[in-house]
Amino acid sequence: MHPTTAHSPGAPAPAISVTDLRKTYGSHAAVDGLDLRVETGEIFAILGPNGAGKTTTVEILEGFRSPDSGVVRVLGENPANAGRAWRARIGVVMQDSRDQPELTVSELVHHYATYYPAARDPDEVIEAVGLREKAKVRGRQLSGGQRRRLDVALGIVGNPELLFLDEPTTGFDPQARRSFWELVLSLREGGTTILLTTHYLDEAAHLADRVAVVQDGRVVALGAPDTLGGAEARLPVVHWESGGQHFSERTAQPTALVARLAGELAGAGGEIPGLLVARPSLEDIYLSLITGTDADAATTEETNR
Ligand SMILES: Nc1ncnc2c1ncn2[C@@H]1O[C@H](COP(=O)(O)OP(=O)(O)OP(=O)(O)O)[C@@H](O)[C@H]1O
Repeated sequence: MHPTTAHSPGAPAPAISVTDLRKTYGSHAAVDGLDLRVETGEIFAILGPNGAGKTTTVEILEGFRSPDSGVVRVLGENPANAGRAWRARIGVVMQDSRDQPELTVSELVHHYATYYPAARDPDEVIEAVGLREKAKVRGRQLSGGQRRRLDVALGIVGNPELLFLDEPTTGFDPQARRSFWELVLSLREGGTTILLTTHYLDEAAHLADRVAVVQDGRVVALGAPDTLGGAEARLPVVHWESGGQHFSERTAQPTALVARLAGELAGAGGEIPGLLVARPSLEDIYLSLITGTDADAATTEETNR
């Protein structure tokens, strides 16, 4: 057992463990003391604003970039010097891949399958990503969303134990996104560990067992999507209007507050002006974490839409 993968004897080793990872470009610390642990079999999402260091981190985990310092273990090995056998156990869907545009979908997926010792049936993979009708179409003739599905097919055809999905559904229409989510969940059912980066908070809420919010190259929040930010951040917020002004209050007893407001403010029709009771979404909580503002502010916007 490797000394840096600290886990109790008998417990499954984590798929990924990262300790004090650092990567600097010039004088800019893109990754600045990042710690991460992804358990085998989970879907783990990394969220964070543009430039937070997500792609740099993921590329280090994939072995495509070398860190300045820190300890990284992916499927028990250091990606910086892991060999072909290790690479065959991981699948990668990068942002913006556009390789071999002259090959058809079917040719590309079949070709990629030959690289892997335990590849999935390429035709089943094409079906699973919803490209059966495009199997004979060349890569360069696909739409942006279809190309992205092809990228996903190429990432999973090797039947990886660990799959990296870097903003996988960018450019997908809502229906394609939903069917992609089903595909990702079925991969987890089959035992695949998935590390996902996304800017879609609903995607993280739907798919991820756990979420890390990365900012300025560090993890600033970590937890299940429905616990992120802590209990206080998840309390509902009651909004109302009085005398032409907007008011809001976060409370654990929204019913009692609404009853009090009804007594004080309700007009002849019994309605409280501008009443809205909103529970912060993952997006509200995420925004409050990375901007340092209260989730109230985020929900207030909703009332003004
Ligand atoms: N090759 C590079 N040379 C110099 N600076 C880089 C390089 N790659 C990334 N950076 C810088 O490092 C920081 C982190 O970039 P990174 O791509 O990891 O962010 P990200 O969180 O993935 O952002 P996004 O959400 O926009 O994809 C950014 O400030 C970026 O400009």
